Amino acid sequence: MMTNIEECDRNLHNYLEDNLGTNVETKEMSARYTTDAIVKCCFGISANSFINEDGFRLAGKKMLGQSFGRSLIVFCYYYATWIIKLFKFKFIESSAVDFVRDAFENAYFQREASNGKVKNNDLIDILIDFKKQNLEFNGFTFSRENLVAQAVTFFSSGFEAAASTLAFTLHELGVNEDIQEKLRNEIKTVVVTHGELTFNAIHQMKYLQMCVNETMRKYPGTSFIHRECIENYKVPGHELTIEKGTPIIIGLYGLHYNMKYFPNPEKYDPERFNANNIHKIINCTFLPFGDGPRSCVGQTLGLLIVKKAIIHILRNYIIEKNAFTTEPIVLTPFPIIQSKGGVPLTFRRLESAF
Ligand code: HEM
Repeated sequence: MMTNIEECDRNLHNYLEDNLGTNVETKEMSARYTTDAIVKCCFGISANSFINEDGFRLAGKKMLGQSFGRSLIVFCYYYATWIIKLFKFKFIESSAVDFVRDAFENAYFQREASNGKVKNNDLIDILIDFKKQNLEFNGFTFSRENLVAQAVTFFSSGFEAAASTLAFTLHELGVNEDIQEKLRNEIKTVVVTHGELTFNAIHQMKYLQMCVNETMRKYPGTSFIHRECIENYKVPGHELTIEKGTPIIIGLYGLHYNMKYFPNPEKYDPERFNANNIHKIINCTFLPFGDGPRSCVGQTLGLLIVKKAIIHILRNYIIEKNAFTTEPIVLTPFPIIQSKGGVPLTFRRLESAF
């Protein structure tokens, strides 16, 4: 995985070198980086989104458009499915699905035809291995449609949440110089100690994890998660019984900004997650990846991608706010949490890059 992401670091580096000292729309930059990283790590394909704005980047944009019409469709999917059935609305635009389907199928069948000679340690390798072993998971079969559905789900669920975590972290580092400097120092110490940037070295960067956690608290990748009640449940201490079959919406934004759980919630404070404080966080009040059997399957990969980009940037560049940066950021919470004016920042070369 580390090698797969290294190619994406190079693309990011070239992009920043071309845009030094200018106003960089950091959310778009982050989305291109996470698109490249997920497509490489899952399908073994180089998407090159910094150069090729069509392809996977365009498919991603189409999948997660923020128009009024799109918000209405997402709303209906959760709260008024009868409208979806009546008008036959599609959750994801067909042309975007078709693009990902073709790219995935090409990569999958080429890999399968190589009879194990080509390996990329990615989702395709895993699916081919499972298919060979004739494994079955709760009735899941390895039909063409099922495989494509997995590919589309991984791509669409992954790149946007990772991109917003990355962009909002860069914003907070840009507006909090002290936190940026502290994090850069930690990265330097660990890199010097380990000699190279390995998975283990990244794991040693505790302050980095604290910063990313605080970003995911303040800007959760999704505003809510949803479940369905599977048996009648009497809420302890209340008269209320939630009946079997009731749809449940759990608002992450509401939990993460509840002063009872996170005092002074508007403040970006990574110390909430330091070794002394992290154990004080009440179970299920911090849910950046959801919880239980339906929680995020891409958690480890998502964190690795986000951390790898932050490390690369802090080793080479200084992040600065500019005339377009707004603090605090104004958020649009539905259907996904986004910054209204994007995430404008400026990057300058670090004199003593390391
Ligand atoms: C920092 C990055 C990420 C964040 C914050 C994030 C967050 C989430 C959240 C909140 C959910 C809903 C969980 C629930 O309902 O309990 C979810 C689901 C999911 N995520 Fe992620 N995610 C990230 C990265 C990724 C990546 C990189 C991938 C794949 C490459 C991915 C794949 C998925 C999939 C497939 C689901 C659906 C799971 C299911 O419905 O069973 N995620 N993610």
